[in-house]
Amino acid sequence: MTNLSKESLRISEIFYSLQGEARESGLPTVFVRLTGCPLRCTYCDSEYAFYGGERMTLEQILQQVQSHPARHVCVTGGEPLAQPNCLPLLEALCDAGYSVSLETSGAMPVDQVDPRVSRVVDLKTPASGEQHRNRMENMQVLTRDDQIKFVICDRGDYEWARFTLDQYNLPERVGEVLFSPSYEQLPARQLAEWVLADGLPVRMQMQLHKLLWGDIPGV
Ligand SMILES: C[S@@+](CC[C@H](N)C(=O)[O-])C[C@H]1O[C@@H](n2cnc3c(N)ncnc32)[C@H](O)[C@@H]1O
Ligand SMILES: Nc1nc2[nH]cc(C(=O)O)c2c(=O)[nH]1
Ligand code: SF4
Ligand SMILES: [Mg+2]
Repeated sequence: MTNLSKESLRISEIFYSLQGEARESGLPTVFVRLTGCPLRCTYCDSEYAFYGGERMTLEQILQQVQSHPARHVCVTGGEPLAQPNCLPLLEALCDAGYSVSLETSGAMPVDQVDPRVSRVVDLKTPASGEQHRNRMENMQVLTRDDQIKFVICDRGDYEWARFTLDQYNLPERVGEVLFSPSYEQLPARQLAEWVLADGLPVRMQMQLHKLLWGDIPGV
């Protein structure tokens, strides 16, 4: 049994917003952003979470989450799984009755994550500069309640994503395969046209919070 008042994590921010990405896009959600990441994706929009933050106990995190009127919690970062206590945090959020999603680079094993959590695994593309960090073993443990994301920077990334879809049979394996344009790098319309031309079985998404509020922290 986890001691909620003893175990702690380093937290960059906890905020309430509309989910801007993945399956629950548009739903009121509390975000818990864990500090630190061992990767350095070229396009990362959360570099402010690489350092700093504040140590909080699981109990303090739960309290802050519960101060917002949401049923959904998204645990993100930085790379959340880089902190071992991310696992008991996810479990505690599920026990508290939340619908929980986890945004992860997939650079660490995802098999110990509470099965009630929807894992959103971002397969790092060639242009992210971090493709070599993908743990493709993770693909074997994903289920229909999990999601795969590709952040596409250019045509080369698109071709690679299309090939990888097929290679790992991803549309059958997981519940959602998401194609997201790298913000202000690849025009969303261009990605839409590529997906339509090939009739790919994927869901194109744009980061809703950036359409609403721009590229700023805390939204
Ligand atoms: C900031 S990361 C944190 C979680 C984890 N480190 C990861 O990379 O999945 C959350 C999501 O935002 C995406 N993201 C970061 N910068 C982006 C950008 N400029 N355009 C589109 N998506 C971006 C990441 O690829 C990832 O899917
Ligand atoms: N509104 C909003 N939705 C999000 N979905 C995933 C996010 C993330 O940074 O992981 C995120 C974020 O930063 N803001
Ligand atoms: S893994 Fe996620 S948090 Fe880390 S650099 Fe890449 S996008 Fe940013
Ligand atoms: Mg974000």
